[in-house]
Amino acid sequence: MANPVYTSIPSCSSSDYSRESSIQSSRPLYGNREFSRELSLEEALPVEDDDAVVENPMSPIFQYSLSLKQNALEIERRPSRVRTMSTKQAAYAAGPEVQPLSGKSSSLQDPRNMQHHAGLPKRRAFEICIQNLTYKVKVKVKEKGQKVSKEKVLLNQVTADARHGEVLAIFGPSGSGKTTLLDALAGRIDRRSLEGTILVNGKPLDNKFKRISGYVTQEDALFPLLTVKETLMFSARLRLPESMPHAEKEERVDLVIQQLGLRNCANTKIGDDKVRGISGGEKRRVSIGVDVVHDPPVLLLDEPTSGLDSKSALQVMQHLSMIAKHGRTVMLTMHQPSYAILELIQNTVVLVQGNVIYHGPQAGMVNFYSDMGYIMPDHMTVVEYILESAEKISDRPKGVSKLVEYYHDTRIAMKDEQIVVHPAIDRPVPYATSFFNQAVVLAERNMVNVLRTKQYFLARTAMMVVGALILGSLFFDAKENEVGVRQRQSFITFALAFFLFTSSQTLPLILSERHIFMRETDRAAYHTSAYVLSGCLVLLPFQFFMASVFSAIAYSMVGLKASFAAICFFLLSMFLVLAVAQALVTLVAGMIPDLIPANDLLQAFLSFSLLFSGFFIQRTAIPKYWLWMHYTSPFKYPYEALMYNEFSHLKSVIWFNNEDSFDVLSGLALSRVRPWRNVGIMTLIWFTCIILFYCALKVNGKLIRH
Ligand SMILES: Nc1ncnc2c1ncn2[C@@H]1O[C@H](COP(=O)(O)OP(=O)(O)OP(=O)(O)O)[C@@H](O)[C@H]1O
Repeated sequence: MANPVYTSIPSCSSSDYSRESSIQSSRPLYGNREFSRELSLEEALPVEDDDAVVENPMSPIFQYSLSLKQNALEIERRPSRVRTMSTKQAAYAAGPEVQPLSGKSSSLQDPRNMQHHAGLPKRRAFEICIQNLTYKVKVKVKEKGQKVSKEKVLLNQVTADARHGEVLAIFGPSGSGKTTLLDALAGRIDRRSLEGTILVNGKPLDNKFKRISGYVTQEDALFPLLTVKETLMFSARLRLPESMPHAEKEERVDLVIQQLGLRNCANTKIGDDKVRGISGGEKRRVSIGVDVVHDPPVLLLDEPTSGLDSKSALQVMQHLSMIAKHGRTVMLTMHQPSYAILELIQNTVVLVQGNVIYHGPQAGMVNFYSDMGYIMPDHMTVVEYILESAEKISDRPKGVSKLVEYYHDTRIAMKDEQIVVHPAIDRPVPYATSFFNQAVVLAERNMVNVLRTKQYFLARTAMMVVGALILGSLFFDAKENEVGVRQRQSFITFALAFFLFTSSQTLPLILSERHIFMRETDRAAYHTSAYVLSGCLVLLPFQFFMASVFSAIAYSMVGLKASFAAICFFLLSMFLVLAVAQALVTLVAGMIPDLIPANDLLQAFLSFSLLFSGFFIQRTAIPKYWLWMHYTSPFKYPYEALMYNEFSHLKSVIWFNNEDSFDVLSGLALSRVRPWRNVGIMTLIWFTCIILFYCALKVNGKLIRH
């Protein structure tokens, strides 16, 4: 009696999916098709006097409840469901081994033909069991003109499980908690904020899960200047074992490119609003590629097909289905799947306002509703129908709670058997590759990005040349007299300000990388320290180059001290100033993720640091309570060192029209400066900024909700 529209959907061949037959047996209880044509699902759910309706075997609610109970009984029968988790934990902890992904399409048809893909290790299969998962947040709401704190339940007693070899799709209207559920599984919600249990092969979810799972989020976070192939290749080099030969990694990347339909744009840059690149749909597929290239045994995807046309969406789903067929566990969220896509989904969860209103085989969904007597319109898939109905129901007072109540009634049998779970013990996350390999790959990626970032390389070099020419011509050939001393002092101070202030232009670039860093470290692609180290080291040659360009032009034009040692010292100091400036910008970006406040803070700090450098007001004249600003100013140390470098040989400059002589360093209270100590302090400031940046990323750079 199934709706003809759905007869084409094959019931799952697995014996687990015997739900269809079990549901058939309930039909004699309710066979009034005429009634069903008149009522939609949401119409059938009464708002008042529901208990009476439930007792009536002819009532749709009774049928709904009955179907859920049958579903629950079937869930109990399924070998890997909640009950068996408790008794077979040891067996699950071991987990069956499944085949590595093979590139040969023939192998997709018959698992026995699956070929071993050389470098990829055999994978353990993973099963995820979610039990009574509840997540609440505190929100501020306005009540009678006053702000009060209230609890909002984002997930309410969610119980579901995902098994290897299947695609589990989470459906639900917008805001129903799909992303929240995936975030909870991905370890992005602080475990202390979650009630209930998440078991992975019978063991509580812990840090290790980050390593074995890929999480494709709704937002694409990719480097715009890398090509599709480069993006996937860097991901492969970070996440596949180091022992795997480079050629095999390349082969694997080519396979992913082919399977995700990215061949035509493999060598096109990703792009962004400024750089023309691949389309939005292609970006979505690259994001998926980044997280599937290392073949994780568990794959979580938040709306992987959003923004894709129907052909691309089907292609992506076929790829995910193939991944699942090879024994991986695939969980995804989705809106409005087509008929063809529905056929690729085996298991489903339907969420409404954080509550599960259906969990079971996709094939059973059709019967679940048709057994209740509803005929779904021809133009709709069962999911569209359920979601549309659910949205209408949720608008009614107590609408959702009635659905949920009935659903929970069906789970009584399961509630009897509670699993005793010990708290997860978080151990250090295991990484696929060594720290050294991570640092090298990240440095290489940074290098490619810097070389392709015109504003960093070309524009910065041009700025150095123009800046040096302007300063050089303004203070050209400074003499060794009072005016010359003032010129040299002004040149040194302005050159420092120029170096420090212009470095803030890299702030948006660093901030734009932040999301990529968080996504990658969230899935344990590399150590934070490898990222910090590679980021700082890779820029040093560029900074040295910039300092050299500036010094080569300006030093000779102004006519600073003509000695090899003095020139080298000047160059070294200017290079260190650029390095410190960059480290400061990076630190601010690590502490404050928003561009405007980060930039404001940086500019304010630099302005006041310049004020306290000793140029505008000498140390001896600074009030004691402001001395700390003088000592923490990144301008102070290079300013003093460069002044000493320049004037140490000019013990007495002729002052006031040959009438007096003047010891410049004593006059400026700089005679006790030790230039090499200042160089040491600048290096220490650079190092401290890097360490603080690392700490800021450790504290702020985690995708954790509380
Ligand atoms: N920190 C928070 N504080 C308050 N409400 C929140 C918070 N985080 C999420 N929510 C709310 O929780 C609900 C579920 O959000 P979630 O992103 O999981 O929905 P979704 O089903 O994935 O939606 P969509 O399909 O639109 O992506 C939404 O109503 C959202 O506004």
